[in-house]
Amino acid sequence: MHSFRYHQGQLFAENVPLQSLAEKHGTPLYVYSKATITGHFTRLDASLAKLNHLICYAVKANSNIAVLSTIAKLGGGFDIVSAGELYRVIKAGGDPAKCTFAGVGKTRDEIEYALKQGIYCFNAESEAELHYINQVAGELGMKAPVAVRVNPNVDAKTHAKITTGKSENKFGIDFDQILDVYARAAASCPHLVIKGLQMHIGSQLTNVAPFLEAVQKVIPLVTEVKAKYGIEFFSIGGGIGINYKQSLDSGDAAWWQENAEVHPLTVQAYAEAVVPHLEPLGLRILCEPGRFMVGNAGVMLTKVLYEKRGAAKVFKIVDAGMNDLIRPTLYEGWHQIVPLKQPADATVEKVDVVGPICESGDFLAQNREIPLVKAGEYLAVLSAGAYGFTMASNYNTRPMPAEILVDGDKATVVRERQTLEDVLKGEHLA
Ligand SMILES: Cc1ncc(COP(=O)(O)O)c(C=O)c1O
Ligand SMILES: N[C@@H](CCCC[NH3+])C(=O)O
Repeated sequence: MHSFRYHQGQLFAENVPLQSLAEKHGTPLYVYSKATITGHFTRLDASLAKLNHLICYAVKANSNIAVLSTIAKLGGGFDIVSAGELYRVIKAGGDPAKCTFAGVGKTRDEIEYALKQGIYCFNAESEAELHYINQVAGELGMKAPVAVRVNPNVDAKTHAKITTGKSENKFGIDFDQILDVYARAAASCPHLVIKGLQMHIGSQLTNVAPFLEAVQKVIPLVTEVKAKYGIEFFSIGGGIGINYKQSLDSGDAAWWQENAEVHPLTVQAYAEAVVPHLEPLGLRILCEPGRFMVGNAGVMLTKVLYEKRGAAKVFKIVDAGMNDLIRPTLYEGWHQIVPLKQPADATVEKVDVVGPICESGDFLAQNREIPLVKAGEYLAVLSAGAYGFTMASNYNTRPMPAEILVDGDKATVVRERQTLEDVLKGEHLA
């Protein structure tokens, strides 16, 4: 479900024309649709209905507190990777008791903070980390709930930089070592409560096969760990991919069902494949979707500043750079780019859409056919709701863009654009 569509020649987010937001708030600008986020959560929740389950939204995908609050109100939990993300969840009204804490390098401060806030579970990624969590909990006179992340050595068949479940990746503990790690933790870590087992094989998976392979491979392990240590949950991680090629709403919900090829991995197909294997476990099943929840729920708006017709290429120079959206240059991420005003003329031209940053890698699209747009006109970079703003930076001392949440007719600024004062805050002369 997407809530971005053309209506009477203009691109809308729900009932709000994006051109009006760009003119009023300036660009670059992130705009999110609350209805899309709600729709995605509800669909995933419904497709997992047969399981005792908890959706722990991966905060890293989009950590705006209005987005987190939307998910918290739907009953969602959160997968966090830092004290900062936990802090955001709490500010958003989320429940720490529904938070899992992932990541290979948790620090003492982070462990202490999460323990004191009463999170649901630490997902430990090494034996050394398990021992450290045990030590910190002991020093605080507390017990730490833990799960161990297994690295199942399954190829997620996604981009190398977002593959996490192969032995050569830094994540989790090798499949063959897991049982010994649980045994040693149970024997020598009195301040730990062994609560679960976790895995996550990668991001932007567009085929169900690797999910199924990983679940089938890990289930015997889960069964054994449950029998020995009485765990209560198994987290199957996140990774459900989205369709970057078809980011606009067709205007007809049934169309999405019928045109499965434009979204090869539907949440229904995902659930149909994995739920029958998970149900007999009799455990609470957690899943940690990030991109699925918010990816298609956001766009980044940008203005064309200049056009340059060079010997080799036509460049459309826009006011958003790789500091605002790094996915194209970091992962060869492909985002559909469309004008906010639908041109009457169907002519397209092959261009590079580039930003103002002093790097050759600063592009939003290369060799892309887009409609003719002139300086002063606006473009929308679609499916930018996940890993868009959260990966933005102040590189080239550029202020971070504003974020807006649209809900029906209402558009609310949920994060102000940074001023130059904001960017320099905390910096002093020697
Ligand atoms: C442990 C863990 N869980 C969940 C996610 C969310 O992934 P995605 O946004 O692909 O659903 C990630 C990121 O890949 C992750 O590392
Ligand atoms: N940042 C990545 C996804 C990484 C997932 C985090 N484990 C992206 O934009 O596709």
